[in-house]
Amino acid sequence: MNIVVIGAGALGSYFGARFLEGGANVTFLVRERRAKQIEKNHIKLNSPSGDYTVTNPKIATDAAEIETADLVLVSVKGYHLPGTLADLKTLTKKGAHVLPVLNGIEHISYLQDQLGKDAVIGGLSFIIATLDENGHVIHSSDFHDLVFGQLEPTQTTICNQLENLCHKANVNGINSDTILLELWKKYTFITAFSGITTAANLPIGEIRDHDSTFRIAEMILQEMRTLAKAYNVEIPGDDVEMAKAKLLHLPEDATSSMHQDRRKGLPLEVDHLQGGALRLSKAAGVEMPYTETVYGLIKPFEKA
Ligand SMILES: NC(=O)C1=CN([C@@H]2O[C@H](COP(=O)(O)OP(=O)(O)OC[C@H]3O[C@@H](n4cnc5c(N)ncnc54)[C@H](OP(=O)(O)O)[C@@H]3O)[C@@H](O)[C@H]2O)C=CC1
Ligand SMILES: CC(C)(CO)C(=O)C(=O)O
Repeated sequence: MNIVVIGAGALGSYFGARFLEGGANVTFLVRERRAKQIEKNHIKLNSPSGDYTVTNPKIATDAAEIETADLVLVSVKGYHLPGTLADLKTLTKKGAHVLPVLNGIEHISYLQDQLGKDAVIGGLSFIIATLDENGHVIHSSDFHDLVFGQLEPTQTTICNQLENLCHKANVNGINSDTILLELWKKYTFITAFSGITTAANLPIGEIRDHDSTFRIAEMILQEMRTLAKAYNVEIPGDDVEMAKAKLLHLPEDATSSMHQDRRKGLPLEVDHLQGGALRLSKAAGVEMPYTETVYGLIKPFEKA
């Protein structure tokens, strides 16, 4: 399978390297700075699932250099997505499908509008990963799930091909037939988890120590469920309870990637995640007072 990874950061490098390990032909489509870093330091995974180094990965800095692609894994941050469009258009014109693994939901319809509905597969990931100062991946969770699934009936073959690749690669790949629901469930969880940890500037353990603080996360979960319903996606009550149970049982020092970015002074996906929920709520006439308050609290930290 010919795979292009656009956004060879933590997620893109991780899954790209795992696909290579599983036998795929992988090209990393990167910008100049990252190209130089990879040329010097290679792509290296430090992972509880097994370390892995790719010494001479295929790199491109322009999609025009890439002859064929079956699938493009899009793993940039939400605020960088518009900057990938020209490359994505070039690759989809050559027949590639696009699999975004960003957190959030608005990017799905954005990409469908820009690239056509048949091109965009639904995707998300559960993993905790970051890049160190050498650009090497530090994978710190014992999970590395890649959930994907067809949003259009024309995408069955490509999803089955990806499922087969995941069986060979060291990745927990899940070909879901309810990918839109899975996207909304992840969006619900991450809006609450990233919102409360970033706003309080605390890991989940200390948030749990204060009922009134934890309650804000619970209320965001409920608001997101109501929002999903307004967009015809019914998240079962049990799934919201499971999201709450996850927040209750995560290790004391666990925190969101947005909160980690706040600690490092990096830009945050506030507009993409909480901002996106508020835009959708306004359009649907749904009130989200807890989400709106948390959005206001984290907005000042959005820019690096
Ligand atoms: N990290 C995690 O544990 C998890 C992250 N996510 C989600 O996954 C998405 C990606 O996150 P993450 O991997 O952490 O992000 P990173 O910041 O680690 O990586 C993003 C990469 O995208 C690159 N990039 C940006 N614009 C372009 C472009 N036009 N062309 C090529 N490359 C580009 C950046 O490169 P450059 O160096 O050039 O700026 C950077 O290396 C986010 O939506 C995040 O919320 C979801 C689950 C877990
Ligand atoms: C919750 C987690 C770690 C799951 O992958 C995540 O998506 C994030 O923090 O951005």
